[in-house]
Amino acid sequence: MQVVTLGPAGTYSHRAAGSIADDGAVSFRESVTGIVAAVADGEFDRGGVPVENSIEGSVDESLDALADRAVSVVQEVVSPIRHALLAQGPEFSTVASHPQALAQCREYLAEHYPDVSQEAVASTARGVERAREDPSVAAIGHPANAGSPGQGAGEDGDGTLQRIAENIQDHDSNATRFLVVAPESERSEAGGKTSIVAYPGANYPGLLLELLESFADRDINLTRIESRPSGRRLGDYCFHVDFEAGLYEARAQEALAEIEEVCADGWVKRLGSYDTTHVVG
Ligand SMILES: O=C(O)C(=O)C[C@]1(C(=O)O)C=C[C@@H](O)C=C1
Repeated sequence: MQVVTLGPAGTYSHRAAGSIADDGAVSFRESVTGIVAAVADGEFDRGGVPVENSIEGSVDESLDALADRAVSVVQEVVSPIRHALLAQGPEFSTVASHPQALAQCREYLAEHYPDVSQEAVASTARGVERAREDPSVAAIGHPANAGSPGQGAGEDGDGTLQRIAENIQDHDSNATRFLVVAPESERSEAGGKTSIVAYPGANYPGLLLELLESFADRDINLTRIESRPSGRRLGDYCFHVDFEAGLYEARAQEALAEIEEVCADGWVKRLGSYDTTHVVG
């Protein structure tokens, strides 16, 4: 199984994707759009993308890529995220990391490093590279990145970067949800959860209520609903909905038939049904 995720080596996505790769071998792209596109284009069997964090919320780029490309979702991976502050020494003037990681440590940085500037980079591991290259830069990332270059997701390191502080996320329960993306042809109806994207292509009072009632009337629990701009015009939205039922279930099929009627002027994309795994580490 060829798996692609957010790189370089040592990202949280790498750790999550490693759990689905047969031999732990994972390839990298520098954007989640690039990962979803690589799976849609048949370059890889599976892609791992972050979609949601318990502190910072949605990874919008992932949601948009899932709506736009011909892919399915075949698994979700939930992982605790425990950030470390990594640097060559205790003195630095910049902290570099993925915007999600910087945001998840917002209170810690404001309290301990109010005068240090923040630099958003493509991934936590890219921030670690910056810190290895430049002693004035610290990184926020997984503590195992204190190892030597290329050892990112492996064992604890050789002291190239010091762990200046650990567990610096603003809430102990910090966790990120990753989705495992597959070619559209591998979409499954089996699983305890389902993700869809609904684009009504219309706008009238009670439209969203109609969508939600399709689930409520059948006792289907929603775990998430997120609106994203369609990109067509201001005020025009797609709805990303996750719910606790498999597409194989009659109640899910009935709800979706009703939603397809509500979205007759738009479209409904069934990303697929899947189960959840938890990856610690
Ligand atoms: O930069 C990384 O290490 C990633 O895997 C990306 C990402 C994200 O986009 O949310 C994944 C988990 C953490 O929430 C922080 C960053």
